[in-house]
Amino acid sequence: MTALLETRGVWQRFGGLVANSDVSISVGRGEIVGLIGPNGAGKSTLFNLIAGVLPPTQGSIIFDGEDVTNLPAAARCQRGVGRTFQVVKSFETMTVIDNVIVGALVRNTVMREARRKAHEVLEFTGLAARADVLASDLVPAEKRRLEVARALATEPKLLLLDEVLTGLTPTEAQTGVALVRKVRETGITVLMVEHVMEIVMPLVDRAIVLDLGKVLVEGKPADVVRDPKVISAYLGDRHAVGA
Ligand SMILES: Nc1ncnc2c1ncn2[C@@H]1O[C@H](COP(=O)(O)OP(=O)(O)OP(=O)(O)O)[C@@H](O)[C@H]1O
Repeated sequence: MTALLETRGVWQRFGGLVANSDVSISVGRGEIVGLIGPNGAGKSTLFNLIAGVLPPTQGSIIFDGEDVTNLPAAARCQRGVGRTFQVVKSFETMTVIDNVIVGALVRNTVMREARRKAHEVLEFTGLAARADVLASDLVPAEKRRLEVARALATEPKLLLLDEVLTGLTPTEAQTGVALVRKVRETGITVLMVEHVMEIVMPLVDRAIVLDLGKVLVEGKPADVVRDPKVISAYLGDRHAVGA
């Protein structure tokens, strides 16, 4: 089966700093893939390149069989790349339903249809009872859920989740895990950045570890967490494995 997403030899430089260095990854249709790695490894930068927020300094990005490297974020969203942001971007002075309508308008230019879609997504994400509340009045776990809801309202083929399970109580995190599984059951492919290994590893089919901007290891979660290179990267002790 062809991959839904591929990055081919992608580099991102910010002046002298190399945030992504020759990163080639692929995500198969229907997979849940975890993108992990220590702080500053280049995970969010790679998300920005995939979503089209930034053009890569070098390399290409193939989505759904098309080279989208030079397409801006809005065009990629139209093609089916949905994303959440690590810093919650919800419009705090708008209601929950209006935030989700913003996402739904990507595909439904008729307001009535966009509203219908937004209600459907709020039911799906368990936020229906909060539809008319201001986004600023949501608790942190609900704000993350709203991020997911708005991304789902764009009807993505690929959903990029940036730390949506981080900073939650164990119960909230398990509710989030259940939502990600439910998303995959609808046929949406998921690529997620997470820090909390014990939550994310049982959820993903495959894990890709970035360190110092490069792909360090990829494979089955159970193998990845035991890999000495990964342990050393998290300990900041890269010399121990000659990396
Ligand atoms: N717009 C930018 N301008 C300059 N440097 C940047 C920019 N964005 C990211 N960086 C740098 O690129 C490197 C990778 O950052 P990035 O946010 O991608 O890492 P990350 O793995 O997502 O980290 P974290 O887990 O802490 O969120 C860091 O050194 C960061 O300071």
